[in-house]
Amino acid sequence: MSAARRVEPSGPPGSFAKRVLVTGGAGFIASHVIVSLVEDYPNYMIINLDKLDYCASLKNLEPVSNKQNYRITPAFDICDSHFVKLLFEVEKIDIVLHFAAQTHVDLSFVRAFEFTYVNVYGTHVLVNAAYEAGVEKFIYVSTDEVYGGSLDQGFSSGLHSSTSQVLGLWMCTTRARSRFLDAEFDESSPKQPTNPYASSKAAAECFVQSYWERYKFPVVITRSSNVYGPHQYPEKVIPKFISLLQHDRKCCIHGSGLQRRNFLYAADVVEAFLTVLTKGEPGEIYNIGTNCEMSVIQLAKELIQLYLIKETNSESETESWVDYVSDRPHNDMRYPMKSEKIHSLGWKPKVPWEEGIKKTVEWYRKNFHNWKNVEKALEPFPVQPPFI
Ligand SMILES: Cc1cn([C@H]2C[C@H](O)[C@@H](COP(=O)(O)OP(=O)(O)O[C@H]3O[C@H](CO)[C@@H](O)[C@H](O)[C@H]3O)O2)c(=O)[nH]c1=O
Repeated sequence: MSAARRVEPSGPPGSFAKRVLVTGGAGFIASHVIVSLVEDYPNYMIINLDKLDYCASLKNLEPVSNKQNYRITPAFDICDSHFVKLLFEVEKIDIVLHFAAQTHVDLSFVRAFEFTYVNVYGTHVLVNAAYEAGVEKFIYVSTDEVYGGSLDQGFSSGLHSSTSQVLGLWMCTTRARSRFLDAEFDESSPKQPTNPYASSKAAAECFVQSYWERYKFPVVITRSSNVYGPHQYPEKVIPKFISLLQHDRKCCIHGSGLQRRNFLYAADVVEAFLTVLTKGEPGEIYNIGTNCEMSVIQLAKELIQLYLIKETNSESETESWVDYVSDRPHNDMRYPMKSEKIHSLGWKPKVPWEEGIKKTVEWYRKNFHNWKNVEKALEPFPVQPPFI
């Protein structure tokens, strides 16, 4: 075995109450979770496994990089089954938080097989190694996108009236009816993913869930709304629009801009993961949602008018900062979700949109260059690979 593949144990054995493996820890959400875990749980050893892909940044981890209870195993891949097995043997992991994934929906349309490989095969490798090592809790970070989009008023009002009538009849007789009328998805709603990214996350969920069904291996699955805040690679809509405007460029809106998303601030989702870590029940799925819902066009207008230098109330001037570009092959309208299950564990989002978006805008003013060749992320769909 080459020196690069050697795995050294972190800290003297038995000196930490728990040993937690976080995958994808140099990425957006996981880096916030790691900083919180390292600072708030000094008796836990936090081990970060990250292949340092284009959207990762070690700057996200600077606050904890020299702490005794943190270490990173960089440039290793969850798809490397030999390495993953060895890591579990050497590190004696108690808990896994599995974030590592290809996450960008736009990119999934052009690199679909890579998404299947990393998100499905990589997750299978990891959950199997965790099971064989007798890990006490395996948390799989999934997404509300597994439900597929709900079709709502915004969608039907955009259609020609005769099309709407036909659609109305169809709704009365098919399963689509529940997609229109039962507004919110709960954890038992069927999975109906519509893009390669969402399909890969849904498939990976099936593998993870099967370890609970087959062996009662204690897995927990989370499905969260769109998360925003510092550290997010600017390919996603909020940091992309902020960064475009900061560079005096227009917000590029995919299609009509009527699609709506629920936005959850990073600090809130960290609290949700800590709640699931300490109180989540084995075999359960938890939605992590928020009421903060807005259309993409509303988002663009708000960013243009309220938070950036383009202080204007004039509708036409605001419109001049928006560019309508080609849409994805499919763009889900919205993901309305019930989150009562995680509320019953004591979690609710706390950070108001106004506060979260202000902090986010400030962060990108100073940190836009945290990633290599980041300007590439600002191009409209279709994304031209490679990003790096
Ligand atoms: C990047 C970009 C996006 N959009 C639109 C497309 C969507 O309707 C909406 C949100 O796009 P995105 O920011 O890429 O996020 P979305 O497709 O909802 O997926 C995100 O949210 C999911 C949770 O819902 C996560 O699981 C995914 O990893 C994450 O990428 O904004 C634009 O109009 N212009 C853009 O440049």
